[in-house]
Amino acid sequence: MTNSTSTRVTFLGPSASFSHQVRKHGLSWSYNLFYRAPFSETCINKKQAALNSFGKSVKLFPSVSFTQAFSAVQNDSADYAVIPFENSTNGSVVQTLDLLADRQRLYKDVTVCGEYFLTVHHCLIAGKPVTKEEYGSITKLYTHPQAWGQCDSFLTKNFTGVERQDVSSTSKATEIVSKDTTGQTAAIASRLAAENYNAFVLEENIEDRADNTTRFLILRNIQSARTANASVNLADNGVATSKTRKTLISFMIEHSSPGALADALSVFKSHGLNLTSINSRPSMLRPWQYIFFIECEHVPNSSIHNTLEELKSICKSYRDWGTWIDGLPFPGTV
Ligand SMILES: O=C(O)C(=O)C[C@]1(C(=O)O)C=C[C@@H](O)C=C1
Repeated sequence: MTNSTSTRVTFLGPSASFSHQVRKHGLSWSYNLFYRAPFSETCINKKQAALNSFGKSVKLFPSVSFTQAFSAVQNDSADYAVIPFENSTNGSVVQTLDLLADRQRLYKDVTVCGEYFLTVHHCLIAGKPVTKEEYGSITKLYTHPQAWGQCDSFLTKNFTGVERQDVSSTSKATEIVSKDTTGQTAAIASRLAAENYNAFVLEENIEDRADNTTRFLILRNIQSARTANASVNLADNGVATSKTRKTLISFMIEHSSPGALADALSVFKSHGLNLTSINSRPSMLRPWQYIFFIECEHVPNSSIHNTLEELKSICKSYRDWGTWIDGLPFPGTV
C-alpha cells in the first residue's frame, strides 16, 4: 500500500472529512506523539523537526468506516488511525465506544497514544446554488450521524420533516450531493469538503454552537516497533513532560453486587485522580449489563499504575487503553 519508510495514517474517508482535517491541520498531535528529546531545541519549526526526527514522511489513506480504521491498526496496515471520540455539542461518538468495547477481542493490540481537538464548523452544501428562499426544494439531507445533533437548531428551523440520510462521513455526503444538480439534496459538511468536491456552500456556520469541537483519539498498535517511539514517553525531558496525562480504561463490574460501581469510582477518588469522562455501552452478554469507560487525568510520573492495579483487582474485566499527553492547549479551553 505504501512504502515502509513512510508513517501510514488512516482517517475516515473519503478526502476532506473532519477526521482527515485533523491530520491536515493537526501537526500538533504528531508533535505530541513524535516529540522526543534528541532533536535540537533551537529548531525554528519544532513541529516539523519532530516529524523529521521521527525520520519518516506521512502517508495518509482513507478508511470507509471506523471499523476499518481499527482493523488497519490491528493488522498493522496503518501505523496510526484518527478516530472521533466525543463532540462538545453532541456528546460521545457511540460507534467509537462500541469499537472500544471490543466484545469479540478483535482489536487486542490497539491502544490510544494521543488526542487532538478540532473546532468543527458545518456548512449546508449542494450540487447547485440554492437560495434560502428556495430551501423548500431540498427534500433530502445527507451527513454523518454525529453531525445532525451538532446542527439541531438550524435543522429544526429550516428542514423540519425533511428526510435525513445517514452516510459514512460528512465528506461522503458532500461527494453524493455534488453529483446532484437538481437542487433537491444537500449535505452537512465542511467548507473544505465543498471545495474538494466542487460543490456549493449554501450557508456557513450552521452548527448550534460556535465552540463546537470534536475530540479525536490517535490509535496505534502496541506491538508495532514502527510506532514504539511515538507513544507517550514519560522519560522525556522536553515540553511534553510538564503536561497532564490522560488514561482511558474500560471495565465491567459485578452488576448484582450493590455499590460495585461506586467502589470502582472510589479508587480514583482515594488516589486523588480527577475523572474527565465516563461512558457506558451494553455488554451484549446479558441485557442491562454494561461496559464502562473512564478517562482520568494525572500528572507525569504519578502513581497511576498502583491505582489501576487496585481497580483491576475489583473489576470483573478490565482493559487499559493507554496513556497520552493531554491535547488541550490550556486547561478548560480549546
Ligand atoms: O464525517 C466526518 O467528517 C468525520 O470525520 C466524523 C465526525 C464524527 O463522527 O464525529 C467527525 C467530526 C464531526 O463531529 C462530525 C463527524
